[in-house]
Amino acid sequence: MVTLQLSCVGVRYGQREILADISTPPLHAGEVIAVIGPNAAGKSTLFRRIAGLLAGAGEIRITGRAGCRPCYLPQDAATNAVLTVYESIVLARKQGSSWRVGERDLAAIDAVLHDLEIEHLAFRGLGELSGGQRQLVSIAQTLVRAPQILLLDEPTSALDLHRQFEVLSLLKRLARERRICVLASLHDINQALRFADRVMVLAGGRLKAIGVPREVITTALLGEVYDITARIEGGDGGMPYVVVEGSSRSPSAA
Ligand SMILES: Nc1ncnc2c1ncn2[C@@H]1O[C@H](COP(=O)(O)OP(=O)(O)OP(=O)(O)O)[C@@H](O)[C@H]1O
Repeated sequence: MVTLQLSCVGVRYGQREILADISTPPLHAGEVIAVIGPNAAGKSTLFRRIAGLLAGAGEIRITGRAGCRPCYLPQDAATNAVLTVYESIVLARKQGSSWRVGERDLAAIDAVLHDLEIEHLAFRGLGELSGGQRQLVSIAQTLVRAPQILLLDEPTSALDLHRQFEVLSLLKRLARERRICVLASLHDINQALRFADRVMVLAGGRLKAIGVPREVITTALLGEVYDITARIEGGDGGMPYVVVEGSSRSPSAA
């Protein structure tokens, strides 16, 4: 079983320290880990560091499967407007392997189109898709590669409410069934409460907390990290959710 563990991970851009001292317990296959934190906290930088696109201090230890490399979906995935959706998913599937497309590849492509409910887009050009449709195709391109460790940078930012729910439910199911370790950065704290097994909170390039969402996401943490006053409802046996009451600096301003 694959595990990912970070020890004292840091990143600098020139003289500027962006991330420092990020250490985690082992993050396991089958888990969904939400990475939350304010704008510019360092979430994308952390993903790029884990994906091997940035160098820096510390160690990123992946154990359990030889040659396992994280599969990374950037926040603004570029699209090649010349390709159709189907072609782009074939290319993603074959990335780094032989050019021959076999039965298993075709079955995997069909399954991902079905899972994400985008079969009807298969022969549309990438350039003629809406922002949300493009995001679904980007997720398809990532999932079709059968990753063991999946790094998704704001995978639901362009999706409508229905699709957000569907995609996060799908990711949770696939994490369990295919033993994938999924890290997803999210700005919606309620999504983190609902879907994540664990949550990592980044602020100012430091790890503020990591643990079970309903233990980590507290009124005090939301005040400290986001400068908001908020209460958490529905905890007793139900699904907890955050209600924002105002800014900590001006509590009356809703
Ligand atoms: N290529 C770069 N060169 C210099 N600084 C950078 C570079 N990329 C990011 N940064 C800086 O690193 C910091 C963290 O950025 P990052 O994109 O990791 O934050 P984030 O938590 O993902 O933010 P957001 O929620 O707004 O997407 C920011 O201050 C940003 O300006």
